[in-house]
Amino acid sequence: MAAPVHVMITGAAGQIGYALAPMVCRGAMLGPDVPVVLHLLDIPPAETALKGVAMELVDAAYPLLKGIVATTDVAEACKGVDVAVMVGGFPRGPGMERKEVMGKNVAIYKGQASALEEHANPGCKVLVVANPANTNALILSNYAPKIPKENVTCLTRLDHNRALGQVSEKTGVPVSDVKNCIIWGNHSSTQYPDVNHGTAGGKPIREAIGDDAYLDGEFIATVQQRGAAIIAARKLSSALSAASSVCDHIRDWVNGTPPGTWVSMGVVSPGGEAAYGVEEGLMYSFPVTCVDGKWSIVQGLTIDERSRALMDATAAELKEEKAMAEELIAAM
Ligand SMILES: NC(=O)C1=CN([C@@H]2O[C@H](COP(=O)(O)OP(=O)(O)OC[C@H]3O[C@@H](n4cnc5c(N)ncnc54)[C@H](O)[C@@H]3O)[C@@H](O)[C@H]2O)C=CC1
Ligand SMILES: O=C([O-])CC(=O)C(=O)O
Repeated sequence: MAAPVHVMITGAAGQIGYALAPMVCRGAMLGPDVPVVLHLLDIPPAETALKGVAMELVDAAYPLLKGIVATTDVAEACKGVDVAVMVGGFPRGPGMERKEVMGKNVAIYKGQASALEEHANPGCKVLVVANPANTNALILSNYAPKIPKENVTCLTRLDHNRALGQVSEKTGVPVSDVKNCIIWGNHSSTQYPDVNHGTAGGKPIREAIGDDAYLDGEFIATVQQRGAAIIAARKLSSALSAASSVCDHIRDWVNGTPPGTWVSMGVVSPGGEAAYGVEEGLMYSFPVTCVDGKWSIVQGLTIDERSRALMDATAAELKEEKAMAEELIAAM
């Protein structure tokens, strides 16, 4: 058996942490034969709950789990980490926009950036989940300049999977045969879920559904508002689906996307034509394929005028969030 991969989960005593840790130990993130050591970080008020999670992981006797570091010390948690899943932070409640938790969470990500830079393994892959996910990832990347920009990403795979799920429900095609939807932009209500290049059961999605008014209206709103709908229904934000999408994101990034398939990832925009005109340096969700642990933006997609306007609107919100985060940090 290969050497274990060290996977850090921050906010490990929280809802997503509790759903995610067992998935990682079952091989859903890195593969059924890859041993793991879990690094679980939370804050001192959650220390007892964190210990409880670690106890349960021991009790589950996972064959792939080769060790657990459960700690409230960020430097200790980051030591020797290969994959860092940054879930720690404050979730939004009913009626809030994700950027409303920005003040608290941006400060956390600035602080944890240096710990990661100093203690994680070179080549560590970072996935930011906590909201506002894109902006937290951007701040982390800016304050950890030694970590290559392309190694810091944020989660929009949940939105991507939600889009696939909605198309599957509407068409009756199993979700495994729905492909290549795209989430452009921010993990927020301005994201643009785009079906123009996707297929369901081998047919273009627009043809399979045959209802452009639905696809241009209700479909987009449903995917954009799905997080809020789950909060309204559960009184808690998505956890099972978030954890599962985290595993999908890391698995495809590390092991490669299946042939003919792309996925959505929040990545730093390289700017220019290769980034569909999205300003360089924004943490923006694009369609990507992954090979040998590296992502590349899918090239050559035709963007119609409607899509362009929606892509620009979500980029504008990201610019606004970036400015807001910088202001908050300057005032710290
Ligand atoms: N990008 C995405 O698709 C999604 C993002 N989220 C976001 O993920 C985050 C976590 O959600 P839940 O697990 O439901 O929240 P939760 O409140 O159940 O858990 C968060 C955990 O983070 C811990 N924490 C707070 N500050 C910390 C710090 N400085 N270092 C380490 N841990 C810290 C808390 O003690 C808590 O245990 C939220 O920001 C939520 O909005 C949730 C669902 C989907
Ligand atoms: O909506 C929220 O606050 C949690 C989240 O990011 C999601 O479920 O997409």
